[in-house]
Amino acid sequence: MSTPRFSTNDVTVVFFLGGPGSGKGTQSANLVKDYGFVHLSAGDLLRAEQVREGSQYGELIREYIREGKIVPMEVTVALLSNAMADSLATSPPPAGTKARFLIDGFPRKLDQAVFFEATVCPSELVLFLDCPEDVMEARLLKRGETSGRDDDNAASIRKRFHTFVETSMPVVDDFKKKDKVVWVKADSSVEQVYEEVKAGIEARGLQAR
Ligand SMILES: Nc1ncnc2c1ncn2[C@@H]1O[C@H](COP(=O)(O)OP(=O)(O)OP(=O)(O)O)[C@@H](O)[C@H]1O
Ligand SMILES: O=c1ccn([C@@H]2O[C@H](COP(=O)(O)O)[C@@H](O)[C@H]2O)c(=O)[nH]1
Repeated sequence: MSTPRFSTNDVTVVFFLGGPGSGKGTQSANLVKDYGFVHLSAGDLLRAEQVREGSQYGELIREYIREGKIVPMEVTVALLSNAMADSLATSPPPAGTKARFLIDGFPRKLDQAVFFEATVCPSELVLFLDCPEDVMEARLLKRGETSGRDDDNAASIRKRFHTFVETSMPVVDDFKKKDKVVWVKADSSVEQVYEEVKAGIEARGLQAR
């Protein structure tokens, strides 16, 4: 049995899950401002690695993202773990407080969850945005007009929804059985969703800082 790289005595990890376009990135910005989270998006880290000069994974990541598939977990977990270490080294939390990491769009597969918690850090809770597919699809198509993302098009969106239902929802269900999920309906306005997010996490003991 390996020891996690970071101790829950020093670090609080909140996983942030929800379908593509459910609003995770949008809500993360609020949570960073009010709760002192460091926001780490697994998708953003993969996109940065995809274009990093000399990366051995660039082509693989491009292909997986376009197809809406889950990149092999060793790649993503290493990126997240190193980003956490960099953040702790360069911007440590205020004295006497634990660092808070909001890990957006991860874990998307059960094996990722198990591997991350065993080798990097166990999670404190899971924030889940529940949004109907038709709402998410409309948001993503609109975002695709300006995002420049390879996967904000109708064909990739369909594949991402499929992966979400088949592969990522079982992760949410598993954490739900462990009573670790804050479940928020996400088809209302950004402000209304945030009110529910705040109420949900504060009920679990995470206060603004
Ligand atoms: N509550 C909301 N009401 C209307 N539009 C929203 C809402 N939340 C987010 N959006 C918009 O929907 C789009 C998708 O939101 P966002 O990027 O936050 O989703 P996401 O869950 O991070 O998506 P992905 O997983 O694909 O990166 C963005 O253009 C955002 O401005
Ligand atoms: O843990 C992860 C997270 C993401 N991916 C891939 O990236 C894209 C885009 O993710 P966003 O969260 O929407 O930015 C996703 O569809 C996957 O292909 C991954 O493989 N593993």
